[in-house]
Amino acid sequence: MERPGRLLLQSELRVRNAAYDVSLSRSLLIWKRRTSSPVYHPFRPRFCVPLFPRRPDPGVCHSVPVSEIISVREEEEENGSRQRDDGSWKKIREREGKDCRQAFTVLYVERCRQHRWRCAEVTFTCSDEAVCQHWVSSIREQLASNTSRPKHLLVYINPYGGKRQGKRIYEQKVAPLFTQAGISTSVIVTEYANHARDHLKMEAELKKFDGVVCVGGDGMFSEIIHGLIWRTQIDCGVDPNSTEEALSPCSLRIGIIPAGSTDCICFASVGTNDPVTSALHIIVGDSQPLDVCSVHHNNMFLRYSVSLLGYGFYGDVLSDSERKRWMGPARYDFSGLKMFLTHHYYEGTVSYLPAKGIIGTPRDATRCRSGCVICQHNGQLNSERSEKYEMDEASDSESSGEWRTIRGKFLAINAASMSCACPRSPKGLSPAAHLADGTTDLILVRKCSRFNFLRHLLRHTSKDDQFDLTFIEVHRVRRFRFMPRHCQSDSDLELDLHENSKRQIFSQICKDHPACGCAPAYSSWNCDGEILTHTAIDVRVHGQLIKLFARGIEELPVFEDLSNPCAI
Ligand SMILES: Nc1ncnc2c1ncn2[C@@H]1O[C@H](COP(=O)(O)OP(=O)(O)OP(=O)(O)O)[C@@H](O)[C@H]1O
Repeated sequence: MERPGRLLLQSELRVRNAAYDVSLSRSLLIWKRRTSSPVYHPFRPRFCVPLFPRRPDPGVCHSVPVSEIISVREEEEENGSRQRDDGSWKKIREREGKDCRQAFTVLYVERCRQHRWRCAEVTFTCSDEAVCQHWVSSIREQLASNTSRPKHLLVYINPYGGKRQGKRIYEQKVAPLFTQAGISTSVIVTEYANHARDHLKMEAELKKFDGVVCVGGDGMFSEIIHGLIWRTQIDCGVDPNSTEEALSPCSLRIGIIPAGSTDCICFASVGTNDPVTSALHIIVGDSQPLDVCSVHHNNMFLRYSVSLLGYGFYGDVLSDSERKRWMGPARYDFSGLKMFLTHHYYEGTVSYLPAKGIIGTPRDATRCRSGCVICQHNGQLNSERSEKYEMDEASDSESSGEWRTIRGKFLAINAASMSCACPRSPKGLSPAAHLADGTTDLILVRKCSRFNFLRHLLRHTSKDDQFDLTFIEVHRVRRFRFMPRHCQSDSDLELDLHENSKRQIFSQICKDHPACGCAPAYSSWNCDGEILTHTAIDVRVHGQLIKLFARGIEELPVFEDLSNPCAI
């Protein structure tokens, strides 16, 4: 709970003709109705006993953290009718013979349902011009002293993302808020795929900006991070292709204005896909670090991933749905059902480097939320629990040094660097995964019956633990490699021959002929919604490589008013 701290200003002002004691400290703006200004409640029964006596009447006392004030605007109030000055400073002159009063409006963040934020406003009036101006300048001073707020932003809009509403969403919902908050912008409407990535890599004058804004879906966000990470490495003299070098973290934060058909990264970091909420998180200067996985094949860089890397089921669903783009968003349901019925499994070897000395496991009941302690420490907290988890690690894995190896037949191999929650799957693929703990959750779904796979899939939407099934393994890892069976060396293949020699030979020959009943030899990787061109990959997690204008999903308070200092 925020404490008011030392008072900077205190005055008696009026809000809608009622007198309020208004105070400003470095952390809070509080307005509290004077007891001598009662509000008439015609329908409140006299014998009504409040259930929660400490809960204040929301009409009596309000408080707003200074960090959540969007802007302050000077108004002119003339006999009750107000005129706006469109956010710009305008000297208010006394008018002869008229009852002129001074007024100013504070715009601030108001929380609505389901993690949505709205821009609310309150207008204070007073008869003294000097007092009014003192209030306006004091609030502006406090806002200006907040160095985490962006002043200049570079905005990329994908006009073709989602329902092709990116430009309209930005112009109607976001740009007016940026103007009110005094943020200047350089806007680029992309003209072709990878326009934003290449502009960031080569042309953008990044020193002029405090952040980059992406208006689009997950594909557009992926373009932005590829451009920004690449550029940062080049500027810092790091080889972005290296599999071993530590990458330099990007200093510019990225804001996501959701305008795509899939906006999972926005949902996972803010809790909702709402352009206004995202714009307000940018304005107040929120910062949420995010882990990034680099994906290499034979020491060659392929892509970065921040959410899901999926081989088998999720790779097949994406490949199939790409061929059915004409179906619109329904293609994901269609391909999902088709791939579930097809029930392909794939053989290969997974090796991984378990995350050691961390607190938290993929099967925790706690969730990564705003101010997550685990992420604040980059996952580096030792505890008895994490040691116990390390001892419980999979029994049938071979370990060589730090690396562990698992060979088998898998319906799906998923690496979730965040929960991957979305409106369709509110728990996500790995509900306890963290945004910024330097790890990814490696989920192995071994070959099982269709019925069992369905049980696993259904658990993504139910309360049950989706990993509490015998054919599922989950490991929190810092790095992993996958080698499909058809790419394994001769000696590796010989080792496996005694298991299923005949069937394997047929699967090589018949991979395009499902009628023969054998599974295809390989699937493809779904990397944050893009198909990777290679199946044998080496994945490394880079802890907190980028930062978003977000704060993680906020925990909803049980009684919101208790967070109000006026209640105590
Ligand atoms: N001007 C443009 N013309 C064509 N493609 C573009 C343009 N700008 C960006 N793109 C590409 O469009 C792809 C999809 O964009 P975005 O993620 O914003 O929308 P989406 O509807 O969520 O996409 P998807 O359906 O693929 O998830 C991105 O991969 C991006 O590279």
